Amino acid sequence: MTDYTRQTGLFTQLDALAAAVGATVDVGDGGPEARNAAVESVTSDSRQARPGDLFAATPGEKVHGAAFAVSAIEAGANAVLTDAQGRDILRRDLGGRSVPVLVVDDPRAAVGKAAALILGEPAADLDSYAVTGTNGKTTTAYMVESILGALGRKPGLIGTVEIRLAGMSVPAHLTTPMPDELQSYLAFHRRGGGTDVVMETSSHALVQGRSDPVRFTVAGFTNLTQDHLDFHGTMERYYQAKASLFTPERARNAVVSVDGEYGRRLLAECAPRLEGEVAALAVDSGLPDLPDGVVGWKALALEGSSFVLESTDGRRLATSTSLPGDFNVANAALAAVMVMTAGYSPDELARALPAGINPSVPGRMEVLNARPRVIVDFAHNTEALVNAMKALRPSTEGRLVVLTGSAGDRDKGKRPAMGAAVARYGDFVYITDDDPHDEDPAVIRAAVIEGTRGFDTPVVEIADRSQAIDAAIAEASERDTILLAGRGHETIQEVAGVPIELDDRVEARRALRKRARVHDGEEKA
Ligand SMILES: CC(=O)N[C@H]1[C@@H](OP(=O)(O)OP(=O)(O)OC[C@H]2O[C@@H](n3ccc(=O)[nH]c3=O)[C@H](O)[C@@H]2O)O[C@H](CO)[C@@H](O)[C@@H]1O[C@H](C)C(=O)N[C@@H](C)C(=O)N[C@H](CCC(=O)O)C(=O)O
Ligand SMILES: Nc1ncnc2c1ncn2[C@@H]1O[C@H](COP(=O)(O)OP(=O)(O)OP(=O)(O)O)[C@@H](O)[C@H]1O
Repeated sequence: MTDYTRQTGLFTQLDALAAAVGATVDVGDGGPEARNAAVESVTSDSRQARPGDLFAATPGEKVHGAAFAVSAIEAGANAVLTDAQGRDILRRDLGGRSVPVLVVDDPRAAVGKAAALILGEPAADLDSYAVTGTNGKTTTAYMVESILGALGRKPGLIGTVEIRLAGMSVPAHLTTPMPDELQSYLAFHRRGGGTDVVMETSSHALVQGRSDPVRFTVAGFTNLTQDHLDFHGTMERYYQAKASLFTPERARNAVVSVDGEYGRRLLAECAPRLEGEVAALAVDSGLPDLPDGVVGWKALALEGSSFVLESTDGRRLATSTSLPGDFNVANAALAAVMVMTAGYSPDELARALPAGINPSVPGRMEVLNARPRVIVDFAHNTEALVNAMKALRPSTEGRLVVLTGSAGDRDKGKRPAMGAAVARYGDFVYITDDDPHDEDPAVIRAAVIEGTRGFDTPVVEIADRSQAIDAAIAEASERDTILLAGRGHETIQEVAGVPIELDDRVEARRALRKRARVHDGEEKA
């Protein structure tokens, strides 16, 4: 089987590699010949180490990767990249054995650089698109990929749901892979004839420099609302993480959605510092005063999900998307402007997309049944929930039934706000479990339910998600819409460290079959 995560490059001399990543080489008790050691790939996970590897020992949240260096070396790694603390751990653990150690201040930042050098800078041969923001990354990335495919390119996709490159697709573990894996994916894609890569860059990844040293052809910003404060601490730090994509080292060109405050701030801050084209995109709002040289794009929504994009420099594109919701017009507009900012003309896009921008995005407003309408969506923060419910309200004949929970060990502050949102915009609410991780799920549900107080909307608590889906579908009328929110494409629920198979789409289909049997039975009786 091809190992996508472990592509190998040419052997690279350690001395040259150290110079390129700004490391000093410590050979311990080894002689000068130790500097001639060579490496052909990089891994930051000792469990994946192989002969010829450079093991990147980075400090983690719980443990320093250097604690695993000995097992990486036993598996064949012949050099280690780490910081001074890691070097000390390694020298202690290694006893008399001598292994060359490349020492840098920030080994996390050096991992991607080292892997890119060894693999021959794969990103340099690809056009690369990065999407960041709180909501809409996955959907927009699929849309960019589908536009590029329609234009005859061979794009790859790296994101929350899957990694799809040069003819293969594997489920993703992280939204943005670790740097050694990312460089390997890029090398694999280039070897397979790929021309472009579209990826989601999470705020965690940006803080950790996972995509470095890729300098994206176009970086796109969707929006910023509260999420991930467990990791970032404050909204300001969360914003700064996102904004760091829009710097000359990380992006040549940029498209910034300016419907929100953070987008307008980002536009003002990044316009003077980026070398290429910077575009501002307004969908729900007017364009702000544009900094010098910035191209403004306005999306004008037409009937259904058709829209027209017009730029301040005279470009115009009329297109559409079949994905429901105003926010998907915003995502499609961003995707189209990103591709045009890379150099494609509106005419090329119009010819390539006769039916509009219609990728199928797993677990994103995915319609499973028509009557009652059952929709699975990944909305797991307040903003996304509100948008999903607003998108479904106009086409809902009966009640809008919403089922949600909130994940454990993540931003706890958002739970009551999520509860208030579903009680305000829904007609009937089921509160159930999401991924509790190591938290007590009853405490999480209570925090969400707390937010629903003060509204007249009926709220039913059913801990077991599969039973809650069953109840929502069994009790709905044909005219109702049932929004199963929060887990989207996910197939594993983590409860106290135990992974349990749970896919909302599978549960909903099972509940729909059961409902059909009951209805058949009633008709025959
Ligand atoms: C906060 C964060 O980014 N954590 C990631 C990070 O963990 P860490 O730095 O604490 O690593 P650690 O577990 O302490 O281990 C330290 C080092 O030892 C190595 N190690 C560890 C064990 C071993 O046996 N051998 C070994 O070599 C590890 O590979 C690592 O390099 O490195 C680990 C190894 O690659 C990741 O699994 C882990 O992601 C965890 C699972 C995670 O949940 N990350 C989330 C928060 C995340 O990154 N999410 C964003 C998207 C968020 C969103 O938009 O929804 C993402 O991009 O996916
Ligand atoms: N532009 C948008 N604005 C607000 N909400 C959106 C937008 N696009 C999608 N959503 C909502 O957010 C949910 C997640 O969408 P998507 O997966 O595209 O975003 P994401 O940024 O990749 O999310 P995550 O970071 O959690 O993986 C969707 O299911 C939908 O409810």
